[in-house]
Amino acid sequence: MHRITSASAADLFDIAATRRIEQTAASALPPHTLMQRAGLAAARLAMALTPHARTIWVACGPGNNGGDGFEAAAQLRHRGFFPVVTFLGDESRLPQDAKASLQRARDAGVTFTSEPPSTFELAVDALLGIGSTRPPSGAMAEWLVRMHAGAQPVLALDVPSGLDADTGTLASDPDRVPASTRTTLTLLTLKPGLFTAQGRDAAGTVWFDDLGCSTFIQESATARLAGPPDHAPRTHASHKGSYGDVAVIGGASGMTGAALLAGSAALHSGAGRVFVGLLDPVAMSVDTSQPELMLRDAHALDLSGMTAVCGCGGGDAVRELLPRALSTAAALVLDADALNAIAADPSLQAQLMARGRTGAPTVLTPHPLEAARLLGDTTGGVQANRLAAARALALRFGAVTVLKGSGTVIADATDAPPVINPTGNARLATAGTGDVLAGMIGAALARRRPAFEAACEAAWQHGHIADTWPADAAPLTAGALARRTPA
Ligand SMILES: NC(=O)C1=CN([C@@H]2O[C@H](COP(=O)(O)OP(=O)(O)OC[C@H]3O[C@@H](n4cnc5c(N)ncnc54)[C@H](OP(=O)(O)O)[C@@H]3O)[C@@H](O)[C@H]2O)[C@@H](O)CC1
Ligand SMILES: [K+]
Repeated sequence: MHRITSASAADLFDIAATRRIEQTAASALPPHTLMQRAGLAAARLAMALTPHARTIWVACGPGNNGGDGFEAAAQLRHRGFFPVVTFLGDESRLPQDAKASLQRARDAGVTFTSEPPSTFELAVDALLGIGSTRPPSGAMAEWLVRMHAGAQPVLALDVPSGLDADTGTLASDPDRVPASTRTTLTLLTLKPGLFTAQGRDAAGTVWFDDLGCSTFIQESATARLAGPPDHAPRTHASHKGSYGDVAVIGGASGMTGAALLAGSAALHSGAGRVFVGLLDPVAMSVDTSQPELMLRDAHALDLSGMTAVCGCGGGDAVRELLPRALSTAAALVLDADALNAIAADPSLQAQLMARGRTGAPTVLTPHPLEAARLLGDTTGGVQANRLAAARALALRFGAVTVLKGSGTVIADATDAPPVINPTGNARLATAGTGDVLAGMIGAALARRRPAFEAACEAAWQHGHIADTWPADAAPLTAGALARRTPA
């Protein structure tokens, strides 16, 4: 059992793959082994979370997730703890393993009640796991509200009940902000839904126990959790040409800052030279706070041989420059207004697809609304399956796609599994941080990192800066994020 952090890459498996792995493992092991291992792991984590708990409420549902709860309760009782089990299901319809664990809990002297205890130091959510088929309702919904209403810790087994383990969508009210401190112990496999959409908030801190079954995994991963980038040392005999040129195209009237932020991020991410091609005809010619940035009229920049970062604060004006950027830029990041222009213009879409067929490195960085416009979908449709949406965009346009949001998803048009970025937090929910990400990807492309790796590495780094921002420093601003320096 170990805690999942942003420091290690990991394979993720969807529900269908997890079921296949479970079948293989179960047929190779003595009966009931998986549930006993699951319950023991849960009990160990429960004891570590609340070593002095007097009452541990274990809420068990009608399937094998409930079985994990019974087993955990039995193990806790054997160790001198006082679990109180509430069971919501029909005993005669319990799966065989869960039935065996229910008996083991009874034999261990666990207390069973029909109502949750009035006070508890820890709640164990064993109501629904990967077999969840509809939103919790009735008593189950009430119990979930009750367990999350206070500040007590909640330990969810396998997945928080009601969370779709494939997509990270939560069946219950997404706007409800629970007071509880959340931990999830996921079993056998790591599931993508824990790390994107509503999954990160719902799951809290994720622990993983493979139940000793990693050797049974013959499946390809459904997705991957990104790990930290390797730090490639710079050779002594390198020069600014070794790290490439970035040209930011954006900054229409009133939005110069967005382009400057992207330029600053590219600069501080190590690009050799950074040009900022501004679309505002009366824009300044030098940024005295960042004199390294070479400010130009966007129309005057020759993009061949350069990595263009196009769209940051681009307004409607960026549209005019897109055909040239699409056809001439050596590598290209399309962000914000560039994406909106492409979504509104079939001829630009055709040009983007044509660029994709040439294999020229291209990265799209939509947030969910921009992705919805590109796909002709709604934001809700995109968020309902972020992995699928990112992949659909990558396939349609032949471009690496970075679907931003909680658990940013990076997909390409190959058979490679999409990547979920594990870093980042709500500090990034402030204007300009997307421009900074675009600039960081641009810098990685300029030093000739392949587009998929460039996107994964920049996304990881971007979130990591926010994750390691000192708690006592001033709030994170996009400018400070670009410079990587707390004010
Ligand atoms: N596979 C593994 O890797 C391993 C599995 N293990 C554990 O088993 C879990 C999977 O067990 P599972 O398949 O029995 O599904 P589970 O989540 O208990 O729910 C199914 C039951 O819930 C019901 N139901 C559904 N939605 C409902 C709702 N809203 N409200 C009310 N009822 C609802 C559904 O009924 P139905 O939809 O048929 O009406 C069915 O009765 C897995 O997550 C892990 O914890 C580990 O022990 C070992 C390794
Ligand atoms: K659960």
